[in-house]
Amino acid sequence: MPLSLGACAMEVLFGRNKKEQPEPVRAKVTGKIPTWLQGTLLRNGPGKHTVGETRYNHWFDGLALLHSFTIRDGEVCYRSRYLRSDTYNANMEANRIVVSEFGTMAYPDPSKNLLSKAFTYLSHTIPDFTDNCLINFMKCGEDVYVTTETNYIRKINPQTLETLEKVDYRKYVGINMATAHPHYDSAGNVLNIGTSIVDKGKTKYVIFKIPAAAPDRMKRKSPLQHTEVLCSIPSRSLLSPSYYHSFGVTENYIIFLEQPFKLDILKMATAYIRGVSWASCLAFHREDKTYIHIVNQRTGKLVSTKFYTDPMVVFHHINAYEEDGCLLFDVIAYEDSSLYNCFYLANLKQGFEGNSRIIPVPTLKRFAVPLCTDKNAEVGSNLIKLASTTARALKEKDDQVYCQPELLCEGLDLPRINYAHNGKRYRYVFAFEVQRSPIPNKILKYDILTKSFLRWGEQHCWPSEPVFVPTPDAKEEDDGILLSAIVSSDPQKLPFLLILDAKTFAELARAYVDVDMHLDLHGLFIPDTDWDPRKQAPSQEVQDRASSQTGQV
Ligand SMILES: CC1=C(/C=C/C(C)=C/C=C/C(C)=C/C=O)C(C)(C)CCC1
Ligand SMILES: [Fe+2]
Repeated sequence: MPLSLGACAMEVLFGRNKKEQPEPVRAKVTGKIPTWLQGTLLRNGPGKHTVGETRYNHWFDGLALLHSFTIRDGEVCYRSRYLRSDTYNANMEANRIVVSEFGTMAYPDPSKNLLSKAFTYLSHTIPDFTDNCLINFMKCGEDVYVTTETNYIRKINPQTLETLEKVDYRKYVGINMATAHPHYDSAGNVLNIGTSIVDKGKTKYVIFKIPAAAPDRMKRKSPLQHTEVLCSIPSRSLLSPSYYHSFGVTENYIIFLEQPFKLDILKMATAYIRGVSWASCLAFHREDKTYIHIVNQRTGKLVSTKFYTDPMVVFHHINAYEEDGCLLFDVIAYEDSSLYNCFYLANLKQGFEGNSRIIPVPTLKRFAVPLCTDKNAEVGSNLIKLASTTARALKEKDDQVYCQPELLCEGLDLPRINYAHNGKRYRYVFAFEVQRSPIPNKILKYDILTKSFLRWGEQHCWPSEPVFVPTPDAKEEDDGILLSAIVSSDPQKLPFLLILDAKTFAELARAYVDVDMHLDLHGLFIPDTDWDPRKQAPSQEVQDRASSQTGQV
């Protein structure tokens, strides 16, 4: 049966396995790339959803395909490589999916009966999660890692995209999962948060810091060995910690939302035997609240006031900052967790065929939290006296404060900002426009001050999350350019790197590449000034060869 147009677009964009392009390909540039723009845009996302005869259920399950655009002297070179994770290698060797992902539970040995499967499983109280790091990147000193939401990250060579060592966070900090969205302070130290689910029933969220460089770097120690725990926040429920995808930071504080979208640990412990996915162990509890935890970065202490708001599901924090004794933070909020359902490949297919389960429309919400609460303030009074926002924080009894957000706008996700403004006052959000219809979507710039938008879009074009790169002499927040990888649902149209002026949204250049490019999730721009190519780590293969020659392990 011939595929309908919608089903064809779905296959091209989300379903079809993509071919990697490890040898650099020169792009055809139209327009003019600013000469100051020198560096590499790295992007990550799922590129392969079938292995042999087996197919993943969810788009977030796909095997990580890294791609990069190296921009030098007005020219662009493209390459892509599948992450050679242990997961990838095991799947390829078996020619089927043998490692479980978010939406797909896999069985390494299908010939085993249920009882022996149960035995195999029970011998591991906590399952060994996947190292298919398909979501984002993390810069840790000079090292670049790819990230997902389990306890594993993988080091990569950012120039060749080769896969280097597998790092288990558990060696350095007691967590079983961590976000794929770390933050960086002005010194380049990494801040992240993870969940510990095995510490004798003391389920907790752990905020940790990885220094930009190990003090004993000369001894070739990884900065990870100097990971410090900044604060541990006990989970409200020992058996169902919240799921979270990112968090917020200001200059002095960290914002963590304990939302009523929760992972059921007991369900997880029996998921393998029951033949269900990790995703089925996540549930949204609409009767619950969202708790707002504020941690002082200097002391590692939690602000004692109990802030909360209505139930919501936040994947991406945009930014946060302090203003006149208050902390303001902006998030992209959904009414429930249905976004994750939209990304089941079967649902994506339906969506493209026009029987769309309605795409949930996100809202940009600004919250304001008072950093010192007046104990004598009247119950019911608003503790926020800022002229800049209508967000309220209403005093309740027992040191509780109910936070009511200001609704800034609707219909955007995959937000990026000028990271020089992270944790500080800011005005612009660059994002992917989320429309109910018509698909495909646009890139936009939202001006929080004037509440106005600029948009870029073109027929059949699917942009990726726009990454902001400041001009070297930037004076204003939006002095810079935006980079987005554009994939077309029209197989006749080549994919390209789009370069926009971030101030005006004028198109500066495109770099077309005749390759099989995939839709991705997140990216990182590394300016050439940030690295010394001679210092890049050799590939795992080279390291293995060297250690087998010297007999070291
Ligand atoms: C494998 C695995 C997980 C993976 C989650 C993933 C891969 C989430 C991806 C989210 C994205 C891409 C969101 C975008 O907004 C969980 C649930 C942590 C539980 C433990 C096992
Ligand atoms: Fe994300």
